[in-house]
Amino acid sequence: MAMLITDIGELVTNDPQHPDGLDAGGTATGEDALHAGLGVIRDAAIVVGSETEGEASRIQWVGRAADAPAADWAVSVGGAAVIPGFVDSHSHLWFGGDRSAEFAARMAGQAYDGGGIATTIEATRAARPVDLVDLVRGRVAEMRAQGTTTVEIKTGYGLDVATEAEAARRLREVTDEVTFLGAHVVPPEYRDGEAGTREDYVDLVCGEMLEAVAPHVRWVDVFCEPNSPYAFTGEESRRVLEAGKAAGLGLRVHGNQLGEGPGAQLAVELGAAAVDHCTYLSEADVEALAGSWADGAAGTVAGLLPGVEFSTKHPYIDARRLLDAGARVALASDCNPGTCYSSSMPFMIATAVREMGMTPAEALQAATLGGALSLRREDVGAVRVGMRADLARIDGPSWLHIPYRMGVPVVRALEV
Ligand SMILES: N=CN[C@@H](CCC(=O)O)C(=O)O
Ligand SMILES: [Zn+2]
Repeated sequence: MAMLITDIGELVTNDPQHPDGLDAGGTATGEDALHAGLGVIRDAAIVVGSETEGEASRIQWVGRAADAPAADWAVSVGGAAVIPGFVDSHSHLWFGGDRSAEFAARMAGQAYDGGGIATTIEATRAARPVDLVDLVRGRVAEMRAQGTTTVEIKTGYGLDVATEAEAARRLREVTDEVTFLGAHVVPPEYRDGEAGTREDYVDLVCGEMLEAVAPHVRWVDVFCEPNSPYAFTGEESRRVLEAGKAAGLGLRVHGNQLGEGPGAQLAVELGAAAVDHCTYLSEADVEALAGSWADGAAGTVAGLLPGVEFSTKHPYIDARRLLDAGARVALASDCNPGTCYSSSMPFMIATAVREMGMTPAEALQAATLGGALSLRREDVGAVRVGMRADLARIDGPSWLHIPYRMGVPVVRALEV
């Protein structure tokens, strides 16, 4: 069965085969600079449908409404703008407890060093898995209500074999993009020596814990941050990533969050799909990230997380520096109870435009196609025939209303 979605005032396709800003007659409107690279079609329509009952809906046709083929049903969006749904490539939704007081302390000047993660580990270990599933589903629904249609979710607040495996198994029921983050921090019992040394913990992560989670996860991640006593050194991170790679997992890295460090270059060296945070990058880091895409290679995306900078009072990243060097960037929420308890991709876009030197078009693309690139997905992040019909609708005539109407809930996933 096929459905026609029509009366789309402005459709962002992220598909370079559509010259930007075509009007209903197929003439370019000359707004290329504003919409650069977004493949905008005006007065557009999309046909979506699935061959088999229960399968994800796919895009069957994209073009100007006047040329649309017949379909079984038609729905009008009344002139609204439509975009590919946001692809949020970094989140930590599996957690219990509350750290709002820690946020308030930071706003009063306290520094973030990762120590508060222990509070969430305790609360998560104490929670019933069934309650955590409800919390995760609620958070995913909150994301969807703001236009996010694909989300990566990490484990990382259990940090013992049983709770990490439980988290991985349950998260797999919620998303295809589950990441094992056993190397989030060294848990308290391995810091005070009660259960062993930090080396023993790295052994556990690379051995029994990895084996228990591997059937349920696509990615392995590590908080590579020598500037925090709780996180992992470059050498410890390398061990975790190499073990994950040997188990068949794709690699992701938390790196360069609190200061310069080895994370970004390690990610590039090991062929990670993404290094996220990138708040403090040296020239050599920027060069390595840009160079990872040379000669058509599948490189390492720099995942930028402006909500973290907001919530930890670190400086905003100069995304222009990365883009001008030829690096590929994604914008993600990093929704988590410590450094950014916001699931709002529109907030990330507005902040990137205001504070990080990105044009609105670059920010929108980083939140859609950039996220897809970070997750190495070719079926989301754009509106093209054969891709998933993951769309979001703007309550307004243009996608520009996302940063223009900052803080106003103008975007939501389009139910098709
Ligand atoms: N930096 C490491 N992990 C999370 C924060 C976790 C927390 O503070 O609970 C992040 O991406 O910022
Ligand atoms: Zn994170």
